[in-house]
Amino acid sequence: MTTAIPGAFHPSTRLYRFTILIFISLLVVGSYFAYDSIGALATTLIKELHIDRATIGKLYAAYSVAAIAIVFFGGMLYDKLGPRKASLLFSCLVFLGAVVVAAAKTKWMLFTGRLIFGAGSESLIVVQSAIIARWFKGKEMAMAFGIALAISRLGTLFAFNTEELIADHFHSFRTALWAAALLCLFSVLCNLVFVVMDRHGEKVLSLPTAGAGDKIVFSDIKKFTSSYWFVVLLCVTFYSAIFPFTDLAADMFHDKWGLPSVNAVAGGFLTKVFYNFTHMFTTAPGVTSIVIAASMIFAPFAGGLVDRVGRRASLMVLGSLLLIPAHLLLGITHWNPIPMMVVLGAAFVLVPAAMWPSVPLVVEESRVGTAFGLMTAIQNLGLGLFPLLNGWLRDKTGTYTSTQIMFAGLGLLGLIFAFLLLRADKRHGGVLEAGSSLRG
Ligand SMILES: C[C@H](NC(=O)[C@@H](N)CCCCN)C(=O)O
Repeated sequence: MTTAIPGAFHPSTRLYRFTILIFISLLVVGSYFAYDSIGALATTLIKELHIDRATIGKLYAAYSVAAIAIVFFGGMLYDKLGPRKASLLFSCLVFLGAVVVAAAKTKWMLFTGRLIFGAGSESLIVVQSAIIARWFKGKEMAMAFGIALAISRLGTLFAFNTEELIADHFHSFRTALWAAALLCLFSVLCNLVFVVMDRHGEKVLSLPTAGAGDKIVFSDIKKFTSSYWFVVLLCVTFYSAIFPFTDLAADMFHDKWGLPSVNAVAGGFLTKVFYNFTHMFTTAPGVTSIVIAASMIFAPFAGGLVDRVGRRASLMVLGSLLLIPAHLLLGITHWNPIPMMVVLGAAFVLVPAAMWPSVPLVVEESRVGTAFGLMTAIQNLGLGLFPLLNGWLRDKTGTYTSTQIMFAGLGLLGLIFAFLLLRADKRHGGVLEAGSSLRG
């Protein structure tokens, strides 16, 4: 009798798992790009559409309203439909939403597009997290989350460094919005590759099949521990101090530091893109993207570190702490903003790299989809409310000082929740603080 040796690209190999990871990361690149197109183009949209900052905030709020309505069911739908059907459904919705935004002739169509886009995009991110847990639980899970974060955020990085440029080069902000829709189509194609690989892996490895009888049970929520709830509270305060800030940060750097939206340079479109990327510290959207660039560089390393040493709750304490001085200094001084943006980028690595992989560790496996869905829905309460407050406060006061103090306050709240999480985790056996060597 001969024993078959698995080939180099067998679904049980690291190569297969990490190839799947690349495609599930690319799955959301389009939606990350389209999400921040609005913030990247804020200065142009305000001028061309004659809208105020509060309206920019409302476009982000529309995304979150739809997300809150559907994301919880997105997590549950994942449990019901399984990874392949759920990811296809949501990535098509993302594409549709981005097309409606790009084609919008009226303000209402713009809002409708953001609603459709939000319903698909946040559910897709929930599905992405659950797929990572499906393929990496008990293996290199935090590193996988870190790599996925880094690749997904490429979308944001490109949005901030190319959208104004596309609008400027083609003399139309609409072309920039169509570029976002095109990238969402690319993500649908990456989804198809994931579907083929996941179906094959499921057969060979006997992974649980789609929706293997999972029921939608609201009372399951009562079974989540206090550790889970502190992770959720930290998630909402932490992300409310990051995304709603970046939504209008390009406008703030333009407004307060006088940075231009693009670097004018002679040459073709690609020359302009290259020049602006390599001089990102000199444009308003480029400086905004420093938070993202710094986080992308360190995310996979931070994930690997979390896998080895654990200390998830402690890293969340540290990350939350960094937000406070960075936001305050941006608000009350005219100092060079770049160091503060790098510090925000460090926080934007530490907390997400420790936080998202903590969820499968504090809830039962059968409830992972629901747990991610619930957390994302609650997170979106903040992602909907704070862009509105940010825009409204700026319109009312004429400066970004008060909004920066508000973001520092959110950092402080997050710090308190991170300490409470550390304490709750000790009571629950220290699963979040343990590294791989301790958990075996
Ligand atoms: C993984 C995490 N994503 C989220 O928090 C999303 N719910 C919101 C993403 C908004 C689009 N960029 C992250 O990006 O850290």
